[in-house]
Amino acid sequence: MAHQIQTIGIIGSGQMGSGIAHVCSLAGFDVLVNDVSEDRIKSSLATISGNMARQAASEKITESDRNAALDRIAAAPDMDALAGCDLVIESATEEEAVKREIFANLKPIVKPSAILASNTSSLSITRLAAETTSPEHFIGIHFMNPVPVMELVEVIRGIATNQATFDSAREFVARLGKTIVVAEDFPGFIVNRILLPMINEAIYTLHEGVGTVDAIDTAMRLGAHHPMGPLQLADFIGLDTCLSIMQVLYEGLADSKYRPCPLLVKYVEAGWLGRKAGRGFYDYSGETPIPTR
Ligand SMILES: CC(=O)CC(=O)SCCNC(=O)CCNC(=O)[C@H](O)C(C)(C)COP(=O)(O)OP(=O)(O)OC[C@H]1O[C@@H](n2cnc3c(N)ncnc32)[C@H](O)[C@@H]1OP(=O)(O)O
Ligand SMILES: NC(=O)C1=CN([C@@H]2O[C@H](COP(=O)(O)OP(=O)(O)OC[C@H]3O[C@@H](n4cnc5c(N)ncnc54)[C@H](OP(=O)(O)O)[C@@H]3O)[C@@H](O)[C@H]2O)C=CC1
Repeated sequence: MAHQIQTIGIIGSGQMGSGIAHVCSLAGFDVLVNDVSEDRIKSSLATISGNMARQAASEKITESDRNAALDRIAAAPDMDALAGCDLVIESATEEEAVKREIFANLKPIVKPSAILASNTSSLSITRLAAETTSPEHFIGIHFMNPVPVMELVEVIRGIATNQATFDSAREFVARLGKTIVVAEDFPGFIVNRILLPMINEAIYTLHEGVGTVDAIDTAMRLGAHHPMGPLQLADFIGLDTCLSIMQVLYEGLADSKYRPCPLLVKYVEAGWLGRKAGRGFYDYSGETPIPTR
C-alpha cells in the first residue's frame, strides 16, 4: 500500500530545492526547507515568492493560491525539524560524500515509515540508499530545471526500493501534475546520459576553437530548435553540476567518450560556475549576458 504523504522536507535550498518546494506547496503539501546556511533558506523563500508572483501576474495561479502556498512553506534550519516528514527530498550539491553525510545524519531523525528521496542528477540510488536504515523506502525522484516549468520527473528505483515506495513516488509526482518516466539506476539515468555528453561536446567545440560561445549557442538554438544553446544551458544548470555528472558518467560507465572537457574543469576550478556565480560561458554582471569567449 502506498504511503500517505502530506509533509515534505527538502534538504538543500539552491535552485532545485527552491523549485521543488515551490511546486510541492502549490500542490497542497506542507513543506519544510533545510540548508546548511540560514541565509540560503531565506533567499530560497524570497525566490519562491518572486517566482510565484510572476506566475500570478501571468494568471497561471491566483494571488490567493500564492498566499496559501507560501503559508505552507516553513524554514527548517535544524534538521531535527524534519522528524515528522512523510517524504524527505535531498537536493544538495551533486557530490556523493555530501549526500551520504546528509542521509547518515537523517537516519536517527526521520520516522521509520518516511520515504527518503534524492534529486541527484547522476549518482547511484542504490549506493545512497545503503546509507539509510530502510533502503526499501529510498528512491530517486529527479526533477528538471526550472522545476515549476518542466513537465518531466524521472523516478529511479534502487535495488532495494519496494513497490509501496515506488507507488507513493508515482502518486506524489502525479499530484504535482508532472509526467513520470521510469529510469534504471545507471549513471545519469536517461535525461543526463543523453543531455550532458551533448553539453560536454559543445564545450569541446569551444575549446578546440570550432566556434565562439555565441556561434555554438546560436547554431543549436536556430539549427536544432533547442530552447537554449548548450553553453547557455550549461550555465543555467551550473558548471559544477555539469562537471560532477560528467565525472559520474566517465567513472561509472568506464568509457573515454565521457571524459569531461578540460575547459569545463578549468571553469569550475576558477569558480566560474555559470549563472549562479555571475560568470560561466557568459558574464551575467550586466543587463544582458555577454559571452566570455
Ligand atoms: C541537470 C539535470 O539533472 C536535469 C535538467 O534539469 S537538465 C535542464 C532541463 N531544462 C532545460 O533544458 C531548459 C531549457 N530551456 C527552456 O525550456 C526555456 O528556455 C525556459 C523554460 C527555461 C525559459 O523559457 P523562455 O521562454 O526562454 O523564458 P521565459 O519567457 O522567461 O519563461 C517562460 C515561462 O516560464 C516561466 N518561468 C521560467 N522560470 C521559472 C521559474 N523558475 N519559476 C516559475 N516560472 C518560471 C516564466 O515566468 C514564463 O512564464 P509565462 O509564459 O507565463 O510568461
Ligand atoms: N541544476 C540543475 O539543473 C539540476 C540539478 N539537479 C540536482 O539537484 C541537486 C541540487 O542542485 P542545484 O539546486 O542546482 O545546486 P545549488 O548549488 O543551486 O544548490 C545546492 C544547495 O545545497 C546546499 N548544501 C550543500 N551541502 C549541504 C548540506 N550538507 N546540507 C544541506 N544543504 C547543503 C548548498 O549550500 P552551499 O551553497 O552553502 O554549499 C546549496 O544551497 C544536485 O544533486 C543536482 O545534481 C537535478 C536536476 C537539475
